[in-house]
Amino acid sequence: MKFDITPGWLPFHPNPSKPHLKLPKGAVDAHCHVFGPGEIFPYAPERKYTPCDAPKEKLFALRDLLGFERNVIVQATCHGADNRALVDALQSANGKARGVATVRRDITPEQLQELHDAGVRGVRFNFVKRLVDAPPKDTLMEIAQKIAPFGWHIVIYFEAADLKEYWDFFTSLPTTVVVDHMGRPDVTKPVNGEEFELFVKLMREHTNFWSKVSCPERLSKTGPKALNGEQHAYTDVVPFARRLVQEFPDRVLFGTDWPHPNLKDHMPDDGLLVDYVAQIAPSEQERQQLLVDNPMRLYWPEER
Ligand SMILES: O=C(O)/C=C(\CC(=O)C(=O)O)C(=O)O
Repeated sequence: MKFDITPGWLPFHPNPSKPHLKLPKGAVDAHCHVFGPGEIFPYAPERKYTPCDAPKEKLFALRDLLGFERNVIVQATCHGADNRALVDALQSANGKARGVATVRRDITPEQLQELHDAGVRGVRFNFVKRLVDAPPKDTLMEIAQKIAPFGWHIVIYFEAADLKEYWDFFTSLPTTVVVDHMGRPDVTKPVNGEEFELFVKLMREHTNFWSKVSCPERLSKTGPKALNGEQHAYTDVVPFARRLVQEFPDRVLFGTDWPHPNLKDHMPDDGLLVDYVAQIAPSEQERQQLLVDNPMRLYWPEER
């Protein structure tokens, strides 16, 4: 099937640079996606955007260029609860990828087992209104109860302004919970202001919560952008990520977010995005935890 890409869509960077930062051995890109190809794995009818195809081969080539050894591939809303592109990528990765799926409440234990065998280790609940009409909480709780026996975790994606509203629901989830992109703070507000303090409180009081310190390119307002060799990109986001890395060194993850869906004003050079990690995790010890020890504990515990 042919799909018309959303007007104004920015395709992923055509030739990212090799990072200056040498990643630790065994580094995991813990947040990235595969899209399509739409002709083989059609986009979901209920999607709110149609991306350009971003197939597994491109993702694996990028992994090797950037110096990662493994990927965690996260189901994005443009594929809805059809996890075929994700599963296909996992099955092609020689054990070097794990996945986070989207499932519906009627999923059976047998279907969950199939996803598990393919490498899925979590489900994603998305609450970002421009991306999805979030299912009711009782539906999500039913899914949470179904996946818990598999030892999976739940990835949640929401905007900072909505954390108060969802607090009770989030904190009642029965598994490890991983928050995408630091709960999307408004980085024009102070890092120790009311909004981000609430997120830090969530992490501090609920030790089953983890955070991805990813997506500066999405959160940044003043940059500079990860383009043209910039070694100090997205300095306005650094204090937020740095704070989480310092306060919760064993519960943070980083991912490239390739192929960066729905960016509006620029497409980062992924090599420079990797170099950004040196700003938020300046020591080797911090990078070892962020890029290797933490994701391995969550996604490949049998190898530790
Ligand atoms: O890639 C991301 O993590 C963020 C996205 C897309 C997404 O999550 C989805 O479609 O499910 C966004 O903010 O548009």
